[in-house]
Amino acid sequence: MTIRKPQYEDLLAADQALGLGISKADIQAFTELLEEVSHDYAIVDALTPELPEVRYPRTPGHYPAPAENPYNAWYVKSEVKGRPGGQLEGLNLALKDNVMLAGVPMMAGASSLRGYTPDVDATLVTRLLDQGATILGKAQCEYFCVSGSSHTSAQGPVKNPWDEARSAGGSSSGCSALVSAGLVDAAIGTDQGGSVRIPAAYAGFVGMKPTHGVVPYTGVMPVEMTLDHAGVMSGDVRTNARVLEAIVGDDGLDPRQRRLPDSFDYLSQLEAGATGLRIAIIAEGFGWENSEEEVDAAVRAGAERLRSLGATVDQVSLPLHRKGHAIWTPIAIEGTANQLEGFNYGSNWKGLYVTSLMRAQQDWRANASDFPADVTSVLLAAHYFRGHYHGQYYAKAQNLVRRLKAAYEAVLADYDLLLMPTVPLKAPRLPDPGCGAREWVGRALEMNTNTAPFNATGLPAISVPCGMAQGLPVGMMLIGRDYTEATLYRAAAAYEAAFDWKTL
Ligand SMILES: NC(=O)c1ccccc1
Repeated sequence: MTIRKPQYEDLLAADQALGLGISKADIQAFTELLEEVSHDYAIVDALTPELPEVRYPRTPGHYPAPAENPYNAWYVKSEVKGRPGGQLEGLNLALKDNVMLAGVPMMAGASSLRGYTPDVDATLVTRLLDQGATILGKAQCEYFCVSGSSHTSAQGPVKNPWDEARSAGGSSSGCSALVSAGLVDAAIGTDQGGSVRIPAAYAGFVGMKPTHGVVPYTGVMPVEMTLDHAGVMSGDVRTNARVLEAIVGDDGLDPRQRRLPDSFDYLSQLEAGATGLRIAIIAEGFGWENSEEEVDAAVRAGAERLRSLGATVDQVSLPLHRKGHAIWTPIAIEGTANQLEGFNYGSNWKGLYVTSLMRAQQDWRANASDFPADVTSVLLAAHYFRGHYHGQYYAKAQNLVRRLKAAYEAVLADYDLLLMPTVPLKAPRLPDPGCGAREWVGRALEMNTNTAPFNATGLPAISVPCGMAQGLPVGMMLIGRDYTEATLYRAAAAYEAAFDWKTL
């Protein structure tokens, strides 16, 4: 870029727009005064960008033809091999298409980003490659990550391998189909309201949303900083724990990371069994208006099986859980709009700003007429509520998150884990493209009442397949105190080792 200095006419227009009431003589004075500011901008413009180094060779890859793209799961395929001899050697991974892999296209499901190629690797990508993983490509993502289903990508719907007429869940939708079908060993998803755990429940695999900040979000396209989490999706618990262990820890760039533990060990407790674990079934996680009886029953049966393995299992009432999704809503709505209107990254924090993404997105409004109805609905809501209440509901909700987190932590003072259905329903049918806004938005947002509170509070949560209902998988969610991922994995591994959930 080169800086174009503001001229007299530019400042006249700015004066009009801002209503500053500047005299003509002063406009001329400001035109001269701003020469110095422009000079500083020009210096910044000429400096080499300060971006992390990209290691490990890769090619742009290719867009797979339908015949080599089962479930419409991939956006682009490009094999990137990591360092030989690491902890993840031999594992084939997919990245959700909002995780930056330099030199390989990324569109986050959005037509406004078609043709963009990032110039950095996310920190987590570098860590995966440092540990010897092979990255096979970028997997479809719901449009701007706004939906929990799999019908909103501008690249078309992603199909559930259990029944191709059904949703694979989202917004990590391509990762869901790839992991569910065993086409990759694991995938990196992101979760702002349930987007790692919902797919895990709809498509029958393990989905871990770790504690907020424990995985650096650096180099991942943000939605809302306080809700953004990167997580791991995999067919089995051990693979999940291995991959998470490789990507956690401070990278010195992500303000989401605070007071992290000094070290992480997710593997040594994997075979410790369930004996002695104290588990609280949260009554309010069941019996939502859209809860399916067989889903609630399968999850209660799962809790009973954990009891049979030696865990203490009690039912506990936590009334504020019923309001958790409502507390999440203004943060998600206004946060998503802030991200679009605030040039992806906003301001007021130190860390990595990927300016190439900002440039690619600068004309997002030109694509607003092809936004899917769920994105439109978020923008309408944000415009209305921010316009009338000037961010005060976002702010009040952020303050209420502390009360919500304290309520979960009060139960977690007496129990190691909370337990509830991940989602109230089994994978629903994908809506017709022409279904209309009501059906489209309903399918996109109907399922995250249990998952979203743990984005707002940041508590770690895992979805584990616990059984089947009418031929479809059911997910059981376990939640722990901050940084107790090892305990979540321990309980999940005990369940997985003792029961073959596909036959239950
Ligand atoms: N991005 C998300 O996690 C999400 C999940 C469900 C509904 C909306 C958003």
